[in-house]
This record gives sequence, structure tokens and C-alpha cells, in this order.
Amino acid sequence: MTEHSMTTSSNALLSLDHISLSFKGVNAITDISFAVRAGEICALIGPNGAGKSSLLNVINGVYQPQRGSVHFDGHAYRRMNPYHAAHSGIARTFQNIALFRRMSVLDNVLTGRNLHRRSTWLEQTLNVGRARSDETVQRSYAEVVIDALDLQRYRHTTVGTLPYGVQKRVELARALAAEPRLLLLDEPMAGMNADEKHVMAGYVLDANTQFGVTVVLIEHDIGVVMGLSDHVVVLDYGKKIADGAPAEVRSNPDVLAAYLGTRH
Ligand SMILES: Nc1ncnc2c1ncn2[C@@H]1O[C@H](COP(=O)(O)OP(=O)(O)OP(=O)(O)O)[C@@H](O)[C@H]1O
Repeated sequence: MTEHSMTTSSNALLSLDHISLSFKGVNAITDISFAVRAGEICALIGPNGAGKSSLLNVINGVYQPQRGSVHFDGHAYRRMNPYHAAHSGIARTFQNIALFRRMSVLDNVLTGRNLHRRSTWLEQTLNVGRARSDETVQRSYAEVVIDALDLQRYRHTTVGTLPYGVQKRVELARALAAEPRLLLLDEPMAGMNADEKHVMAGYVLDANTQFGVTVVLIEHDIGVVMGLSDHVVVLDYGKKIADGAPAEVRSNPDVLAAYLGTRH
């Protein structure tokens, strides 16, 4: 048994317990269990179609598994929707950037603060009552995140005009602005060259250390994963084939076979 598979519910922020998910009889995830400790960076890896994105969608309530349950922050749930997930402290970025392209970086990051606003929609529209002080609080937190991710010079730039790598960073900033306890990142380095990946990995690490957020990320680049993660879970054809520290997983024969294609 690996150190990670022994993680108990007392020190796990997130645990998945025998999750199975199928689409019209086709199994996307089969009986997957693993735990993520508070404060760690956990990478989900595996070949295309292995079930990685589906698993993130189960964690934040987009998909509801036919079997199993998810435990987050001491609560068990099978049926959770993305709204409740966000309210309980789970934020998410997407494989294909999902930002407001015509809005500025600052306004996009501010949308991440919506859950923390205390004023009503009417007060915000009229800019009266609690809305003014609320706006000051939300903006100052947004600026903290913008500074941490070195986005200051793009603050007022329209997102759609920015290079792809910077847009991915804005998406990370918007998710962090929500002050999540758990950050789900679906291929945050997809489409980047080696230098850009290195830079982005640094920002993910900063998010983890400076903001104390636990991270579950999907990434295909094994070099990046090994350097960045504390814990790696490997999926293949919807099943978990390895779960442990990066060095342990890298030498696992099942993982080598899945990646070299000798198992099928
Ligand atoms: N909404 C859906 N409807 C039907 N089938 C789906 C749906 N979402 C995922 N699947 C199927 O579930 C399986 C797992 O897909 P998933 O996208 O989770 O894999 P992945 O590991 O994230 O792949 P990739 O690395 O290519 O993004 C695939 O066979 C996929 O076709």
C-alpha cells in the first residue's frame, strides 16, 4: 500500500470513494478511489480518453457518478452541483479557456470575487449602500492576485487580445480570486512551449504556496508533472493504475506500459 493510498479522511481535504461514471452504458470511470491531502499538488495523468476531465467534472459536480461518493472538507456528497461546489471552496479552470474575452483582465479576475460580495445586485448597479465598500474590498483582493501572478501590466487590457499563455494565467487568477481551498486545473499548460510551461508551473506552485490552496491538475507533460507534483494519480481506460509519489509512479511497470502502449 502506498503512502497516499493510506491517507485517512482526517488529513485528506478531498477523497474519492469508489467512483464509477458511465455515459449511456459506456464506462468513463470505473471504481476509482484516491485521496488528496490538504496543501498538496496532485496531478492526474493518463492517455487521451482515460477519464481525467470526467473525474474533475465529478469533483466539482458537473457530472454525477452512478456509484461512489466524494468527500470534501469533511462532507460526503454524491450529488453536488457546480454552484454548491464553488460555495464550498472548489474553483476550476478549463481545458479551453473560458474567460470573458471582451472584458479587461481586472474585470475577469473580479468575476472570481462574486461569491464574496456582500451587497445586492441592485446596490451594485446603483453603486449605493454596501456596494461602494464592497467594491473596494473585492478590488483590493483582485489586485493581490494580479500582483502574485505578475499580471499588473495587463490589468486594463482586453483579455481576447492577450497571448494564449497570458490568458491561461488570467484564468488561474480568476479561479484564485475566489479564495478556493481546492483548485482544479484542467491542462493549465496545454498548447504551451517548454519555456511557457516552466513559467506557468511556477505560478501554479506560487498559488499553492502563497495562497495555501490544494491543487488537482491534469497535465500531459510528464516532465512538468514530475517536477511540480507531490502526488500523481495515473488513469488508463477509466481505471486507476497507479497512485503515489512522482518517483514511485514513474518507475511503475503499469504506467510505463500504458505510456509506451505495450499493455493493450
Ligand atoms: N459528456 C460525455 N458524453 C459521452 N461520453 C463522454 C462525455 N465526457 C466524456 N466522455 C467519454 O468518457 C471517456 C473519458 O473522457 P475524458 O474526457 O474524461 O478523458 P480525458 O482523460 O480527460 O481525455 P483527454 O486527455 O483527451 O482530455 C471518453 O471515452 C469520452 O469519450
